[in-house]
Amino acid sequence: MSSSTTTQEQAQLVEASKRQAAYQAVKDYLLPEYTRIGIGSGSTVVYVVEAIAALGPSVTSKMAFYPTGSQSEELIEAAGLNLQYISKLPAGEQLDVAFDGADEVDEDLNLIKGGGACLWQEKIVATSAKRFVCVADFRKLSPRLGTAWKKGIPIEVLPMAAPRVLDELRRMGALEPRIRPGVPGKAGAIVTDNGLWIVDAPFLPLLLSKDTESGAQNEDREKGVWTVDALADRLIKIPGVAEIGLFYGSNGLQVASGAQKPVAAYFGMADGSVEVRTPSA
Ligand SMILES: O=C(CO)[C@H](O)[C@H](O)COP(=O)(O)O
Repeated sequence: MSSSTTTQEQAQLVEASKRQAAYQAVKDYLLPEYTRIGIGSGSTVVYVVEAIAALGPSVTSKMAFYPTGSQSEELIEAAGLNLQYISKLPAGEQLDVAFDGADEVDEDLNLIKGGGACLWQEKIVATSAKRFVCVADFRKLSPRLGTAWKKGIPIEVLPMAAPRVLDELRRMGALEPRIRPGVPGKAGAIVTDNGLWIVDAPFLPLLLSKDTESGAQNEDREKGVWTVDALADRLIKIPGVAEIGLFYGSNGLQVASGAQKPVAAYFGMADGSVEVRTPSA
């Protein structure tokens, strides 16, 4: 078998696993009585929208779909679903459910997101939902954030503050943080849907909070060794940082908490099965 065939087969396997996970997540979490649905960004969400559209207008015509950026806005419209905006969601009300992908998911369901530069709106939509459901393929599952996704934690920053943010990230032990370049053929930084830039900040694999709870003393921030929660709490306070691509914190039904972690993460596996992870008690 040639290496190009192998690469093509691997790509097909990944796409099939995303699709499997998306259809299962929609089957389990899109109840017909729901009326407000959040739609995330990325290549996996394409299959989420496909699965929703396949339910037909008898189910979907009573629903409104809230995008996390220009890509998902286009997806919703192209599928003939009703587009609505989170800015129009009345104060005190919530989405019934939101579906989104992830770049990496650890065993506590902390996420790295923002590989597609949509993290700020993604976090607003996820935390506006009673139930946030993550959909991914088998490559995204890892014991600790930073193990599989080596590109770093995406951080959305005000352009004029980017050099200061990079300085601070280096002080915190980030390994060669950098401003994400634009698409090939376009000079300069990538510009988000919010007119901001993305800094990618690689850190050593992050510790789970239970590591320190159980007495492990291996957190060493100057060397870039952090727990997820401590790093996230520190990153969001850097002046010029608008939002970070760590989704972390408490688990469970999100009704009042605005939690960032999913109530369930669906992984399409290489053998064709779907693995569902839910928060441990
Ligand atoms: O956070 C995101 C975009 O900002 C995406 O959810 C993440 O990058 C996963 O994308 P894909 O489904 O293409 O692997």
